[in-house]
Amino acid sequence: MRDQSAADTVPPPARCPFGAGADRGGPAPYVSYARMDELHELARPLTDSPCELTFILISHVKEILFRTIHIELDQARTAIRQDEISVACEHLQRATRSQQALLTSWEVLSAMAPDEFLEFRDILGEASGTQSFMYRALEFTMGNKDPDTVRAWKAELERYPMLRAELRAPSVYDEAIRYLARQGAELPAELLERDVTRRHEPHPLVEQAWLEIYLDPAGRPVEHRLAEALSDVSFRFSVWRSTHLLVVERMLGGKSGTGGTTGLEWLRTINEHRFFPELWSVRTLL
Ligand code: HEM
Ligand SMILES: N[C@@H](CC(=O)c1ccccc1NC=O)C(=O)O
Repeated sequence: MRDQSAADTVPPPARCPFGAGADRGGPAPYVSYARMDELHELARPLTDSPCELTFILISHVKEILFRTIHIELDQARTAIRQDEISVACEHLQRATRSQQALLTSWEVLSAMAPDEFLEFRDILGEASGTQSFMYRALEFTMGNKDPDTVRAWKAELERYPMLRAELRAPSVYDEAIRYLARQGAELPAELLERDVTRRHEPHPLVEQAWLEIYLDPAGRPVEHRLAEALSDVSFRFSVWRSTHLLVVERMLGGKSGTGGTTGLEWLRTINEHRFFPELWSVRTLL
């Protein structure tokens, strides 16, 4: 008997995968499961500009990533509430991965020349990213419940129950602060039982609680890990905003926005906001 050669162990060639679904009499399972044909139907440019199609597609990509970030932040918040900080950090890290993908997606739009954008900008009318309810939900989850914005969204809150629920829920940061209190941080009831439909205002005792953790990272490894995982999410959010600002400057210069703002000037103000503010200010004290 001859030795078994390597050739004998090679499996037969697989069926060519490229025609999958061709003889099924319907869409391939990949297409029907995630309704890919409907997904592609959604992008319907109003002009012949190929750049408009790209603009719509990238806008869709960003919306979807807002949602995956929201899913992870929501789970992180639940885990913090249950004192499962290791699980919370895993979700925060996954949120960070989606944020990274969101950041990278700017590469596509930033490569569009201003004249190519202006070719179809008129047909956007008053449509603007400010009207994204998924982005707004994300800001609420992170704790930015700016009173002017909440007022402006009053009618839309009726339309989107998910957004309404998010406004009424404690933010990820509210849950982190309550966790710090459960770990022994001296935090007043006015903070722990505050009206969570309002924006969190920076508080010296929250800064003090983070300071104690950063001064003893080896003794407080779990809280330290949470602080850094939250810092990562906040940092990437700010990078997203500043990249958006740069793309807008490159595309529009000083033109006003379709949403009725001054454009660059307004975006610069928005850029100064920080999520989880005491995690930023505590750096000065170290
Ligand atoms: C050529 C590309 C873009 C330009 C020139 C642009 C421009 C602007 C401008 C001028 C504003 C200020 C509000 C206004 O008056 O409209 C704004 C806000 C905003 N944009 Fe964009 N944008 C672009 C792409 C995007 C994309 C792809 C997204 C993601 C889906 C996005 C999301 C937002 C959001 C969420 C806001 C509101 C920010 C906040 O409320 O803090 N933008 N954009
Ligand atoms: N505010 C932008 C337009 C804009 O961002 C936009 C308009 C319609 C659909 C999506 C948009 N942006 C993000 O998805 C502008 O002033 O040109």
